[in-house]
Amino acid sequence: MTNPTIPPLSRELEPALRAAIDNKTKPPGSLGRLEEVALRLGLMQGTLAPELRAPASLVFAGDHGLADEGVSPFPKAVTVQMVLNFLAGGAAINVFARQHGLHLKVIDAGVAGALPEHPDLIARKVMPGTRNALREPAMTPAEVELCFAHADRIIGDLHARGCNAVIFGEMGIGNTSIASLLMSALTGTPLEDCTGRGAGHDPAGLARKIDILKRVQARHGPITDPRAALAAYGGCEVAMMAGAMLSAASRRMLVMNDGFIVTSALLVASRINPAVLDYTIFGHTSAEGAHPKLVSRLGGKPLIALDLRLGEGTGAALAWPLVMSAAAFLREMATFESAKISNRE
Ligand SMILES: Cc1cc2ncn([C@H]3O[C@H](COP(=O)(O)O)[C@@H](O)[C@H]3O)c2cc1C
Ligand SMILES: O=C(O)c1cccnc1
Repeated sequence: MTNPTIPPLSRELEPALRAAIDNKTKPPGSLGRLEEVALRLGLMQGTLAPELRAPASLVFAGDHGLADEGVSPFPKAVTVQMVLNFLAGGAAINVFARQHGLHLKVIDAGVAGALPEHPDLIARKVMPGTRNALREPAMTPAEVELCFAHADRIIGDLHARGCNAVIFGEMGIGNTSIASLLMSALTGTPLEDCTGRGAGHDPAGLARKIDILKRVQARHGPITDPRAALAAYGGCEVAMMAGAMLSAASRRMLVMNDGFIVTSALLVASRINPAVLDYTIFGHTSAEGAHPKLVSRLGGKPLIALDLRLGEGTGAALAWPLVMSAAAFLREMATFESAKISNRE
């Protein structure tokens, strides 16, 4: 499985869905953007009564050889330390996942360090951190394909257990740099416009980061193929997310998009099969400068914008209740007829 077929949205249901939304006891259009979300859920699931079942919050974790160049203000060791924090239930995403009834799983896609066995850890380490993209390709094509294969099995297992919605998140020191490189290569946007403060660079740190990324870009030359971009820059967590998005969409599962890094994986996935975007809802835009640009490039409309710049899937998790509300109003609200309310003349 490297290029799954994604079924088209059930467009034949669109008139009936629009009528169902308009017949609810409210002025037409008065639930605003929630109506768009409800329509999309109905088209995705092919039903007038969409349901969100066993939603999973997945945090894909991986390390980056490029982090050794100082592209992040934090040391690489933080990735493994944060994975332990996720497993102990102490990170921001744990709090929001608990609050919203999301089943959180952490995927070791390529963390540079040993991790203990844990019921919430899915151990699929492809390599203990990618190679340093400034010196050599971060991954081999075979390693990229292995990420896709693991992703398909992870999503297949979730689907078999009744899950139809995936909230995407990630952890990996240095991965805003990978997202910037992917965005620049695949959209043709100058690197400066794709690069931000990440986990908190000051202006001098940001300038250094841009300088290093320019050297990485020069080292690899122009790349337009999405898999080639993953092999050049990495990383395992980004490749696994891209594969998981394609696998989820192929099973008509909702892809809940998060911040800059998750969106870079979505960009890769959409270059492999643009239909993945039909199954995507954009949770938020982050304060990483390039994120809103990338979201609008993908035609996305974020549900919320709270100036988060964390990742982990936190923005997607915070937007999640809005998606649940959209499904719930479509399923549960009375119609003008059932509630015996006079409609417009
Ligand atoms: C303690 C801590 C927790 C995090 N949780 C997510 N990130 C976020 O920051 C990292 C990307 O930023 P950069 O490219 O600048 O390293 C990713 O791990 C992302 O998930 C974190 C970062 C830190 C330091
Ligand atoms: O937009 C994000 O997801 C993001 C931004 C900065 C650092 N980590 C994640």
